[in-house]
Amino acid sequence: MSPTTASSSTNILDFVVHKANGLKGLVDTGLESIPHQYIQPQDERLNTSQILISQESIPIIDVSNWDDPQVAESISQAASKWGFFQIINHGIPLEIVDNLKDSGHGFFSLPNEERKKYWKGNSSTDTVFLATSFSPLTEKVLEWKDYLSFHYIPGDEKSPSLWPPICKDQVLDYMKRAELVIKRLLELLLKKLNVKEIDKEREYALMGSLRINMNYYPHCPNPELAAGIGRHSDVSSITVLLQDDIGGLYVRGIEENSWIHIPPVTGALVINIGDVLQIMSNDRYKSIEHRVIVNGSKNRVSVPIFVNPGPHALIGPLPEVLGSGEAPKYKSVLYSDYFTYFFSKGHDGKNTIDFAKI
Ligand SMILES: O=C(O)CCC(=O)C(=O)O
Ligand SMILES: [Fe+2]
Repeated sequence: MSPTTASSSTNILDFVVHKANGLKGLVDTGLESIPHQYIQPQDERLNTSQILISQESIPIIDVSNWDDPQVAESISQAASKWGFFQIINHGIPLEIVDNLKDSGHGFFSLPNEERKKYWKGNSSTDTVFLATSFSPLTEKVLEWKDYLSFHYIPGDEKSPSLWPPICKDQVLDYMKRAELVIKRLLELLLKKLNVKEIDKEREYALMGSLRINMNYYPHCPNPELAAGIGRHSDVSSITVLLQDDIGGLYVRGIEENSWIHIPPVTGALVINIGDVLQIMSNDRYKSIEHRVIVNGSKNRVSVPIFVNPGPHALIGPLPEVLGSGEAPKYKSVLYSDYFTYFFSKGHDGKNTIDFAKI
């Protein structure tokens, strides 16, 4: 398709979504300006000159000794104050992390026809699909992002044989290591909530379903008008994010209307608390809004692991937290209902967590 036909307004959705070229395919046609479907309303743009950028920064925590009580203390403090922190010396070798990022760039550099095989609906397995934006057929403004999403099932060797060969081993190598980090983090966070042990039922409610996405934010001709991801909180228990060295992730700060940049730190993982842990902790831990801006000249890759409850888990404030007679702020909800609600409403500024509020 020629650049002019791809850019004509009625054809954008058709070219990007129905023809499965993705935003990457659109950008590759040589866009000179952003199509109107991607232009955010003024009040949803992060204008760095209007918005106060906080001087305070999100903690970077060295976890080389997970058993050090100071590590648990720093993590639970950061989870309560910011909802976000970075960890370094987490034990996942830099080579595995770098290979994963490279394989993300590799996948999105494949010819359109190769990538299309994995488009949602075309993919030969439910455990991997390629998609764009958040909910492209229903949302008012599209997000400047494609993503390749994997459902990682520990021990399942069959599904990955149908994953894109260019990144399959890299995802598996990373996930095997990341699982240990996830368990450590959850153990520490839960211990500080007086939960002594994570038994099978709790494990299912905290990490019964693991999803790893490769987000791809192509360079954008008018980055100030677009959003890579609009402001949202994650519906996970925790999210473990690997980002490259480009930057663009902003987190809501404590002062009104302040947004704090999460600077890329080589080898670090960005951890954030999702809605599920905010609910379980009865608001001790915070699931904080965040957003992604895009770059005028560089293609950014980020790789979040959404550590989600299993679909049948009932999510509510933990008895250990309410032990001292504290009133619950949330009712118990079925995780699959929570998740469905999140996707039905889109990134529209409403908080998903209100769905469970008493
Ligand atoms: O790309 C990033 O830095 C953040 C991604 C994110 O917030 C998400 O995928 O939910
Ligand atoms: Fe997020």
